[in-house]
Amino acid sequence: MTGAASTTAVSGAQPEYTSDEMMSIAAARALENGKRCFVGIGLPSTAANVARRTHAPDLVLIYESGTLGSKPDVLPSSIGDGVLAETADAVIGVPEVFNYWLQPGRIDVGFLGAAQLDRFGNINTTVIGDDYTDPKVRLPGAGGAPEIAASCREVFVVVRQSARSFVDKVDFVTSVGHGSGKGDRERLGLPGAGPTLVITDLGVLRPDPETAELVLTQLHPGVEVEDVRAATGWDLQISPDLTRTEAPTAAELSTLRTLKEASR
Ligand SMILES: CC(=O)SCCNC(=O)CCNC(=O)[C@H](O)C(C)(C)COP(=O)(O)OP(=O)(O)OC[C@H]1O[C@@H](n2cnc3c(N)ncnc32)[C@H](O)[C@@H]1OP(=O)(O)O
Ligand SMILES: O=C(O)/C=C/CC(=O)O
Repeated sequence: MTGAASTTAVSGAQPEYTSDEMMSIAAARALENGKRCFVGIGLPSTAANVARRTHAPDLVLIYESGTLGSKPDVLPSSIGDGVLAETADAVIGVPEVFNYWLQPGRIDVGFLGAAQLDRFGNINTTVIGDDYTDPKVRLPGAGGAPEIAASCREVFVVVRQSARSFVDKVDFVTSVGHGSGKGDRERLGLPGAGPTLVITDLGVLRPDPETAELVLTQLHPGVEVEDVRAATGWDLQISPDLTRTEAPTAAELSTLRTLKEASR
């Protein structure tokens, strides 16, 4: 799949799907039933809602606006979307989300998006460019993501992979991943394990246990190692145990497409 793009159609014996759909479904599969997931808006929210409607009906979706156990039938347009409160088991105050649930380690997985990501899983969602006051692109900002990245027991990141997004050095560290390498989180006093999984439209990366540097561990169907290297701004390490992602099933695709259609 040379030059893979988010709209690339992938075909074979299974139904046709795009690389964006593969990414959302691979991200959904990573979420275990029964876990508590702090859901970021955008790609993470899509994946979390697919997970809840497929293999993980008891996945507890927590959004920053204070909704615990939301079961939206459409993809929420923001953390303030009424559907999150209307379908929640409980609605609590934002300080309670952060001070009671997040910071003491009561949330299993924080699920975040990114505009830029580096080899240690540090995330930029603030600015592109060297000058904060005069950036090339001003991004949505931090929101609660730095706290989520600090304190969830682990963090999953879902992001489209390209030389623009997978950079050697992020222009701004919005949310700390593994800092400058193994041991940095402990040094900084960050309680959670940090990014343990990065899911992209090309494959899946995990931190090396010795160095915390992201290593390619899984390739999506039709993607080759060289495609992933070309979409990475550092010398990407490849796992010796590289595996292939299973293509989306018809049921997974139908769930994803139905949700997206309902959210238009
Ligand atoms: C709990 C919480 O959710 S806290 C909220 C904190 N905020 C986040 O977590 C946001 C995370 N998501 C991001 O950062 C995403 O990259 C977003 C929102 C900036 C953009 O994502 P998408 O809407 O999927 O759009 P897309 O990736 O196509 O980018 C849209 C535009 O953003 C800009 N942009 C995004 N990433 C980059 C980048 N790495 N470099 C330069 N420009 C960029 C570009 O202008 C781009 O338009 P273009 O492709 O025509 O150049
Ligand atoms: O402010 C935040 O932390 C998150 C904002 C995302 C949203 O508005 O949906």
